[in-house]
Formats: sequence, structure tokens, C-alpha cells
Amino acid sequence: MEDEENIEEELFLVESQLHDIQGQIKTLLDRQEELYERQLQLKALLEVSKMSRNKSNYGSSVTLEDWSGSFPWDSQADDTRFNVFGITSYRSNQREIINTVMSGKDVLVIMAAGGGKSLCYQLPAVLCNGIALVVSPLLSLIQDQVMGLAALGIPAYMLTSTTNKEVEKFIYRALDKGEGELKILYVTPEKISKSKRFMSKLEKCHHAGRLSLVAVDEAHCCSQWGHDFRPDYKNLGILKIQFPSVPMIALTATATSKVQMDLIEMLHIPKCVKFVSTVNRPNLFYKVYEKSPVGKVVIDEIANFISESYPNNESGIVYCFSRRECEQVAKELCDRGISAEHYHADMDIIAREKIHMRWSQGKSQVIVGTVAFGMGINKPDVRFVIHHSLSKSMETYYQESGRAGRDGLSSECVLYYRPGDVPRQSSMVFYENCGLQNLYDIVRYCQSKRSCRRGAFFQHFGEALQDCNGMCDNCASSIELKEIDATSYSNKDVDLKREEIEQLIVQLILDHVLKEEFQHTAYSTNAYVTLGPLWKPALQGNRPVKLEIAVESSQDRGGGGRLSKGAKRSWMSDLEAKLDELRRELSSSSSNRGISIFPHAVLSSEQISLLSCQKPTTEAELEKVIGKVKTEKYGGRIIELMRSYVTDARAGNGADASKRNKKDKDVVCGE
Ligand SMILES: Nc1ncnc2c1ncn2[C@@H]1O[C@H](COP(=O)(O)OP(=O)(O)OP(=O)(O)O)[C@@H](O)[C@H]1O
Ligand SMILES: [Mg+2]
Repeated sequence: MEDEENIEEELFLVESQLHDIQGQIKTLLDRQEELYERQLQLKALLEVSKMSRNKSNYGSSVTLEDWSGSFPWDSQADDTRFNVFGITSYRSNQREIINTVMSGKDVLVIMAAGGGKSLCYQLPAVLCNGIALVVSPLLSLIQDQVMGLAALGIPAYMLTSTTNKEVEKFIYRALDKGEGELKILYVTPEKISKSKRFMSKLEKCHHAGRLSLVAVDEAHCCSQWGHDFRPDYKNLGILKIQFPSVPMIALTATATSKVQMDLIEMLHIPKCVKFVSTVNRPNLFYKVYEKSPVGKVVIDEIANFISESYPNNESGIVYCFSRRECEQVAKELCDRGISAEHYHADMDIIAREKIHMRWSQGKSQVIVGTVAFGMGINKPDVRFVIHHSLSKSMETYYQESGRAGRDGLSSECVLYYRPGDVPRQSSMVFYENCGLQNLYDIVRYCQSKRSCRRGAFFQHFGEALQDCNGMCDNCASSIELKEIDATSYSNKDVDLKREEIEQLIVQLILDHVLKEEFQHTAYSTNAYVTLGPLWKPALQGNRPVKLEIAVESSQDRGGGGRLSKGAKRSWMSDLEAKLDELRRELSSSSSNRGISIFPHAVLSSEQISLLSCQKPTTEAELEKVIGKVKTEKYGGRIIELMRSYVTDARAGNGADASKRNKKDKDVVCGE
């Protein structure tokens, strides 16, 4: 009997040592992986540095310049910015980038989603003589841009598989002979790599000195290290080889240093001037909501949130984990009166396009999508992005939530988190390189009730911390928290609520006291929890495990009522709602070369806010708000609406005034 106990004891000891060793092996393997990755990075860096040294030896070294200084084109650029693009002032780095391109340099732009990258090549394209070539990966992105430019009266065209023969002829004549009006030409990368005819016309255009610049949008698609590699982007290096004197501008929203080096090498722009902007999106309010284990309750909450916070059909996206979940959530939101449609990769491309189009035109309010609803979403006025389930990494969450508020106005990013969702994701990502590590980073983000959400992004992208300004739930929250040392809880029977126990288990996994293991069955992969590498010190009390628990855990669960202090409501005033209606009407009645114009191309949400503040009633006043081109096109109808509104208000119809008092405005009017 005693013998048996001894054997059992030793067996336990051996098993625990084996566990320890397995943990150490895993740590070493992870480290090996990191070192391999760093080795590759350093080799690439060396290569790029050698290349630029060799080039500068030939006498054309880069001098440091002040790109924000004065340049000969300043006044013309300001005039075009305001009167053609209707943009009041530049955003961070735009002016410098435009000056660099105008100076004939190659440029690499890394700027967050919605930062305003398009203007950085569109404005120089308008200012320069000749034709600018823009390479963009998706038809939908191209259509959206061409339509937006056409609405501004800029002669932009696209040459893709959908271009009809007549337009193609027009484009070829413009390239070949300089006939007709063509300022910006959009193509997909396949045109460069597959159409000899197109390339020969482009060469003619260049030889005649009519190719003003080349822009490569979504440039991360060049790199296989990026998240959206497109094989045809690999061949874009030919552009710099064929047109070495034409400035190239490569633009992307996210690029790690490895991707950046890859881009520079592939596009042959070793001497490019690089502009890296912050990843911060100050207008986005980040929050994590506790997700109920009951599916219907979650949908009720989402539906309440949308209908209370966004009663004027403001656009949003709900991201779901699976295709089935996507369809179900869309249906249940519809049952609750929200106009929602689902979108996933199982649907055919035409159905997907239709849904995307209806949403872009404001005919449906919400798209419930899987990750397939990704690049190509160019809608600037998405007011909320809700994650019904956890994303698989901080990077994916940053990108998906970042589709909100590209117009710079306040928008919300809500993630519904419940520890029970972790194994669903972990059993999908554990075989990916660093998959679990990436997942645990976002889980850490969700578990924390104290740390700034925005701070987690700065940390993830290796950027210095910036002030959150109360624009996340944790920074804005006044809920009292207690931090308990969960070490004692992890080895005793204690009185924790079910959700808190789940939260504790996940915390123990994050702290390596427990770990997930995976087993395949014929139909699925199951995640199990076993002892992790640090179970012993935790059990011995040498390693504290901290768990943050809300003292007052009965949070207000009522939809819009859950907005923490600091979050901005986006209710529209009466006048804004009228202007919104007008832009929809004007967009559906105007079309350009058969492509209908989106409402935001008629008036941006920022312009609507400014108009409702300043209430211009003459053409001259209106021009000061939205610029010349839009005043000429839509001025009549806008002034008509403004005048009747102002007359009504003077006659004592104070409905709007009383409503506006309730509002928390996004845009502050002033000089
Ligand atoms: N200086 C500015 N002032 C106000 N609005 C601007 C300014 N620059 C750009 N915008 C607007 O911001 C929105 C987003 O711009 P844009 O499409 O160029 O973003 P992006 O950086 O290309 O983002 P993404 O990576 O998502 O493609 C557009 O509606 C654009 O008109
Ligand atoms: Mg863009």
C-alpha cells in the first residue's frame, strides 16, 4: 500500500517535471521562431541599405528636406484642396507627402485607415500636367474612387475587365496621343503584368512626357509577409524600371518593418522618402462588453444598442465568427427591426456585390459579415463596428474595428467578450505560426478592466503611448474595481460567480499556469485545459495571478444606455437628418458614366455637420463650407433647404433647437 503511494508520488513528480520540460521546449521553439524571423528581417535590411549606398555612390544622395516648408505650388495646391476636393485643412502628414511627390521623389506612406491617403496622390495628380496611373487591388475600391473623383469633376477613369470597348478606346487614345481629358487612370495589377498592349501605350505616354506619377495603393499586397498578398502585385517592380524618372508613391495602412522593407525592394524604390503616421485613431471609442452566454440576450443587446444609439440609419458592421452565425445574427437583427444583411465567402460574388452596394448607398443599415467582409470597404461614415465574437489577433481587430469612422467623426468599436469564446478561436488558430500568442494578446485586451484599450494598440504596434482622452471604456469608466490575487482562488474552493470562474481560468492560461491542448476528432478540433509550465510556482504561492473584478458587477445592460461617459452619441439634428436625406436623393439621381454616385460623395458627414452649424443661405457662404465644385453642382438644392429651414426656425418651429440640446456634437464649429 505504502509502496503504491510512493510510486504514485514519484509518478506525479515525473509527470510534473515532464510538463515543465515540455513548457521549456515550447518556449525555446518559440524563441527559435522569433530569431529566424529577425534573421530574415536583418538580412533584408542589410540588402536595402547596401542598395541605397550603391546608388548614392553614383552621386544622387538624398538630402534631408523640410517637406512642410513653402513650395512654388502652395497656393495652387490650397485652391485645389478646398475648391475641388472640398477639404478645409490638411490632416497630419498630407501636406508633406504632397510636397514630396510634387518634388519628384518616390514616397512610401504608412497611414492608418481613413487617414486620408488618397488625397496624397489625387491632389498631385490634379496639379501636375499629364496622366497619373493608380494601381489598386480591387474593382470595388477602384469603382468607388473613380465615382468619387467624377463627382468632384475630375476626369478619372478605370481600365479593368469591366471597362467597355468605347471607354477603353478613349483611354488608349489619351495615353497614346494625349487626346481627350484624362487625369487619373486606375488599373488593377493584372493590367500591368498581363496586358502588353496596355504597357506599350503607357510607354508611349511616358516617352511623350505625359505620365505624371505612379501610385500603388494598398501596397502591402506586394509582400507575402503582409496580410493580403496578391501575386500580381509582385510584378509592379517593372513600373520603376520602365519609368525611372516618374515619382512613385506607395501607400498602405498597416505595414510591419518587414513588410516595409519588402515593399521598398519589390517596387525598386530604395531611396523613397518614408512617412509613417501614428496608428492612433482618436475618433474611435473602444469598448468591451461582457457577452451573455445566452445567444438571444446578446442579439437583444446589439439590437438595442443600434436602435438607441443610431436611430437615423447610420451605417455599421457586425463581425461574426462563422458563416452560420453570420446568417443567424442578421436574421435575428431583422426580426428586431434592424435592416441588416449577411455577407460571407460562401455567397456568390454578385450577391455579395449587391449587398455591399445597398449598404454603401444607405439602403440597408448593417452588414453582418465574417472576415471576408474586408478590404474594399471604402465607406467613410461607418459609425459603429460591433464584434459579436472575439477576433483572432490584435492586428485583425485593429483592422476590422478600424473600418469605423474613416471620415474622422466619432464612432464606436464594441467587442462582445466572453471567456467561453476563447477555445472556439484557439482551436482554429493554434496551428498557425504564433497563432495562440496572437490570440492571447487580444484576450488580454478583453480581460482587462483597467488598462487603456488604446494603449494596447500602441504597445502592439511598438509606438509610444499617447493620451486616450477618455475614448475607451476603461479610461472613461467610473466603476470601482478590485484586483484580487487569484492564486489562492486557483487552488481552493471559493465563492466566485460562473463568469468570474471562466475569467479566472482564462487568466491562468494567459499567465501560463494552465495551458490549452488540442485534439483532433474526425469532425472537429477540441481544446482541453491542462497544467501549464508555471503551475508549480503558482501553486506554491510564488507567482501571483491577478484578476480584475468589478465591485459593482451589475452593469447597466440596456443598449445605448451602456455608453460610458466620454463616448459620443451620434444622433443627428433635424437639419442634419434633412441634409442626409438630400444627399441620398441627389446621389440616386446623379450618375456618372453609368455608375451611380454614393451619398458620401455628394456631401461628407463632416460637411453635413458644418452646414448644420453654419447654415449658409447664399452661394458665397456655401462655397466657403463645401468649395466651388460642389456648390456649382448641388448648391441650388442645398440653399433651398437651408433657406426653408432657417425661415421655419424663425417662425418659431423650435423642434430642432430642443432636440439639439440633447445632443453631444462631434464637430466643433469655429475658425
Ligand atoms: N484633410 C482632410 N480633411 C477632411 N477629410 C479628409 C481629409 N483627407 C481625407 N479626408 C476624408 O477622409 C476619408 C478617408 O480618406 P481615404 O479614403 O483617403 O483614407 P485612406 O487613408 O485611403 O484609408 P484606407 O486605408 O481605409 O483606404 C475620405 O472620406 C476623405 O474624403
Ligand atoms: Mg485608401
